[in-house]
Amino acid sequence: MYEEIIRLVNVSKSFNEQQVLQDINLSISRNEFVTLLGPSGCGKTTTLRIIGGFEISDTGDVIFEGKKINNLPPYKRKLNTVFQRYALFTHMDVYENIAFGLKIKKMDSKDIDRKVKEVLKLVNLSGYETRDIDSLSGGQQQRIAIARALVNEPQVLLLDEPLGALDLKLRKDMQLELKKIQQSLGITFIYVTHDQEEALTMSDTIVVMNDGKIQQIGAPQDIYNEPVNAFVADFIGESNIIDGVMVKDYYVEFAEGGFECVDKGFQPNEKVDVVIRPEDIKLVPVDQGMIEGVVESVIFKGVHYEMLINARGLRWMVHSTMMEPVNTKVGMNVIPYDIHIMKKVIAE
Ligand SMILES: Nc1ncnc2c1ncn2[C@@H]1O[C@H](COP(=O)(O)OP(=O)(O)OP(=O)(O)O)[C@@H](O)[C@H]1O
Repeated sequence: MYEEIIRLVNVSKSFNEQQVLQDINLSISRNEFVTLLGPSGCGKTTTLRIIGGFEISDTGDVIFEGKKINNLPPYKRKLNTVFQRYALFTHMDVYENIAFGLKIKKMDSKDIDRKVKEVLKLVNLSGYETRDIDSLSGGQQQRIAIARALVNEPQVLLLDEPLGALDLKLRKDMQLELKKIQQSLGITFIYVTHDQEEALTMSDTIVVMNDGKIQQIGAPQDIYNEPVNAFVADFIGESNIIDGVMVKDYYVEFAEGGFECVDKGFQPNEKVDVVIRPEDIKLVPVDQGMIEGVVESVIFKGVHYEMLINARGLRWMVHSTMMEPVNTKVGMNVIPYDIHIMKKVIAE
């Protein structure tokens, strides 16, 4: 059942007269895994820091369980933060690092013992209690940082690029582990990343940001399949983005041709962005294609080949399990459903 835990209402923030967040509105529910996703500098960390209380917004409100907490200091908020540079205490061993917060709260030592063991098990590091922090790998240190946050049983965990320093393989393993932990504990995760694949893998909801503004909020499938504008389409996965004109409902012109599509509701002859995913372009014999082109380059990507096709003055990216050699003439087909029409984003 949907139960809201955090809400941001019209949150804006500037640093030195540079506006970094503009009118952010966001509702986060209990047990949700929400990811703030966007390019470097778009305001993800600032949003997280405002939720955590490390930064105060210029205007707007932060609501936690129905109450305004704009000026509540971080330590009084029912949340914990895991940063990319996980500041563990290197002069303490694993046990002491995790127990630190509980000791400050003057918890009974038996309870501390039980809780430390529980979270170590959760992050798959049982038996590591007496290890020095320096003797652990980057991935293990990150798991200790997460254990240290979880031991306080926060209702919400804020994670700022927590896997950023790890290599790709470890990152993938940790993504699955984190998701498992979040599901088993049933707490709310607010996660910051600029890695779209990471966001698609882990999240219940993705908040795509650009230039201090929210572009789209939705489930991973919705964001991928139904991006609201060319920025989101391009940022989430690769896309061919082509200038087009929506002549009338269900009919668009681009790349010197007219094509049927499934979109409607634009002005007659409105200029639009036409977005076509590389995996939605089918390569066929030249005489059977809607558009004819020549293969310019081919890269093997593991599951598919990535080809650049030169056609009608444009360079098209195509993903296909079949490889066509460089300089081959090919036909390209796209079904109307895979031609996505987006309103042009007008720069302010
Ligand atoms: N304390 C600060 N003082 C001045 N400018 C700041 C401060 N914190 C952030 N900024 C600026 O605000 C903008 C947004 O920064 P923020 O860290 O929120 O972006 P981000 O999306 O998290 O980026 P990244 O992925 O690179 O961490 C940037 O231009 C940054 O330089």
